Parts: sequence; structure tokens; C-alpha cells
Amino acid sequence: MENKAVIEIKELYKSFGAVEVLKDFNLNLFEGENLVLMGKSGSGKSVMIKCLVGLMDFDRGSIKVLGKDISKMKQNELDEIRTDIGFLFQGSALYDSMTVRENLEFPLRRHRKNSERKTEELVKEALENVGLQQTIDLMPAELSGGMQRRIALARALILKPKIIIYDEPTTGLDPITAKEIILLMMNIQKKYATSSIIITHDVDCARVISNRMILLLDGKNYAEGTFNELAASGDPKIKAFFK
Ligand SMILES: Nc1ncnc2c1ncn2[C@@H]1O[C@H](COP(=O)(O)OP(=O)(O)OP(=O)(O)O)[C@@H](O)[C@H]1O
Repeated sequence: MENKAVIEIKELYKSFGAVEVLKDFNLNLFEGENLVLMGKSGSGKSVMIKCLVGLMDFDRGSIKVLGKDISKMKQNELDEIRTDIGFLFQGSALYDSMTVRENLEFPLRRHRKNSERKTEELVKEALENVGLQQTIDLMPAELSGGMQRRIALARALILKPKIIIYDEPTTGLDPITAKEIILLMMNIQKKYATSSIIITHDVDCARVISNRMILLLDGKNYAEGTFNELAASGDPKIKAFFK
């Protein structure tokens, strides 16, 4: 892909005491692509994401988001760049005590971007995108796991982010619901031309959604390539990711 990079991570190092979590980790996310990041539990995926959005300091290396250096940003610049990045967290992480509408309004209010009317419009558009307009006044507990995940996806998209980070988007869902979520992610990507990092252990999900993959192992980007390239590898360490 010849597009420009919207995220550039170069030679990133991060240790906790004697534990070196990231050691020369590199990642480029190009405009419009779906990049799948795979790594074992504890390999440092969450640490990398926290460094990326300025929630955690790193020891060495550089991170640029939309062309700007994260480590040189002031708080207000960090706040602004975070509105350009949407998150779908592990599980759904909806607020249990809020209705669907209130869950969706939350990011809009926090960033004070919109008038009341605009807020209403954006909530409705977000629900339409995931086909759940009828749930607007329900509580999360009244929805199935798959519906909760779709609402969480709608919330991740409501600020129209340029970049979306999906953390285990299909974990805990049955295969059919997982497929529905993947299709929805792909449709929404197309509609809004977002660029995405998808963290997943789900080989089926990676096969369907990835334009490119990075395998995180021993703190590094151990291997990179398309799903087919990596899945055909003879390297036992790479093969282990596809079991
Ligand atoms: N704040 C912290 N203080 C000390 N160690 C930490 C801290 N945050 C993460 N770690 C360590 O860094 C390593 C990587 O953790 P991380 O949460 O990034 O893994 P992960 O790849 O996201 O795992 P999972 O797939 O289970 O979510 C782990 O060994 C963890 O114990």
C-alpha cells in the first residue's frame, strides 16, 4: 500500500523494572488499511496502545499520530488527537447505569463538540450504522452480548475518528455474531474511510478483515505481511499464531 502513514511507531522501547516489554517495536498504519496486530497474552499490546495515545511514557523511540510527535504534545494537543482515535475495548465496556442514548452521548459531551440538536442527530446516525435504532432507550443489560458490542462500536465511531483501535472485537461472541461484527466493522470502515488497528487472537477475524498483519513477539514486530503470506510461513514461531 502506497498510502501515507497515519501512525508511525519507530524503535519503541518500554520496560517495567527488569522486565523489557517492548524492545525495538515498529509499526506503520497506512491510511485506509485494516492492520491486524497479533501477540500472545502479556506480549505488550496494551502497553503499546497506552504509549500510542500518550497515557504511558516510553523509554526510547518515537511515535507519530497523524504526522505529530506524541511525546512533544501538550495536554490540550493530546486531548485533541484522542478525538481522532476511536476505541472498541475488550468486552463492550458500556456504562451499565446509562441508557444506550446516554452511552452514545457520553463522548460527545466530554468533547463538547456539539449542540443538543447535533447530538441527537449523531446518536441516531450512529445507531443506524449498527442497525439498532430501536434500542435507544434501553439499558445495556437488556441487550444481548452481540448487540452490546454493536452499541460499543457505534460509540467508538460517534466522534467520526480517523483511526479506530479494536481490542479483541470478537472475543466472547459466538461465531455467527462474531461474523456479523466483522462485517459491520468492514462496512463502517468503507463508509467513513477510517484506518484501523485490530488486536485479535481470532484467526478467522484476521483472515477476513486484515489487509496486513504484524506479529508481536519478544517485544518486536517479529513478522509482517498479508494473512496468506504469514499463514504459509514455515517458521514455527509464526505458525504458532495460526493454530
Ligand atoms: N503499569 C504496569 N506496571 C508494571 N508492569 C506492567 C504495567 N502494565 C503492563 N505491565 C506488564 O507488561 C507486560 C505486557 O502487558 P500488556 O497488558 O501490554 O499485555 P497484552 O499483550 O495487552 O496482553 P492481553 O492480550 O492479555 O491483554 C505484562 O508483563 C504486564 O505485566
